[in-house]
Amino acid sequence: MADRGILIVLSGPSGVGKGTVRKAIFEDESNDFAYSISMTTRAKREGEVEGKDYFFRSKEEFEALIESGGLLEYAEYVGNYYGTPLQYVEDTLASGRDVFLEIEVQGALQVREKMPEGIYIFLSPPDLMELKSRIIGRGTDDMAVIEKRMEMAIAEIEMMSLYDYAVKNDKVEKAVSKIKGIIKSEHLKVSRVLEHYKTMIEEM
Ligand SMILES: Nc1ncnc2c1ncn2[C@@H]1O[C@H](COP(=O)(O)OP(=O)(O)OP(=O)(O)O)[C@@H](O)[C@H]1O
Ligand SMILES: Nc1nc2c(ncn2[C@@H]2O[C@H](COP(=O)(O)O)[C@@H](O)[C@H]2O)c(=O)[nH]1
Repeated sequence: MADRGILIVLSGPSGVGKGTVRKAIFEDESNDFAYSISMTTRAKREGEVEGKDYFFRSKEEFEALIESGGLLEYAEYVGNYYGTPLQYVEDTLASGRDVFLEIEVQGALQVREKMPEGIYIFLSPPDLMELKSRIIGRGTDDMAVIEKRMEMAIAEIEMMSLYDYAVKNDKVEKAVSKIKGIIKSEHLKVSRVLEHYKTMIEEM
């Protein structure tokens, strides 16, 4: 049997750059981890592709999946549902491949309860003014929503202690290289390497 893969969860406040950093990580094809495509009820944006960016579903379909236990976690975020399909994560980890989730904070904390052996990385802003200017610069929110996101960001930063690692996203390339380093060193942790031998011994 293959060793189980490691679950990697990248999370942090809105606008900190989670999506930007995740895309940069996956541009490097030498990474062998799998990206878990989320499900959402939000409308598809221009250029987004079903099954690549998200699985776009109706509210009814999403709620049916919640009921049937088909999601590892889910959250309501700015009026829409977002969630992680459970089966893909389970199957991929069981096949020995690492799985990468990029999700907001409520969802990350749900996953931590269910899979504490994962790696939980909090992407943090250089400072709060820079976070605000990134959200403003993105041009997707009005001022009331921006203020709400900043309030949430402060509450989320206070939850950072529930994560294993904090990576400051000052420069994208620096954040990407720190995250890759974390994943590499997690693979070398004695507790994880021991699991490998325990499995082997059990199979003897
Ligand atoms: N290191 C960085 N330096 C400067 N700008 C950045 C950096 N990282 C991301 N940005 C910019 O900040 C804005 C927000 O980034 P992004 O959409 O990736 O954040 P997010 O955390 O995924 O947000 P949300 O959770 O709301 O989807 C974008 O305009 C992006 O180009
Ligand atoms: N809890 C979850 N959050 C998720 C998931 N997939 C994405 N997200 C987060 O939602 C927001 C908004 O995303 P956007 O694509 O509409 O900009 C962002 O913070 C994502 O990280 C998920 O499966 N579960």
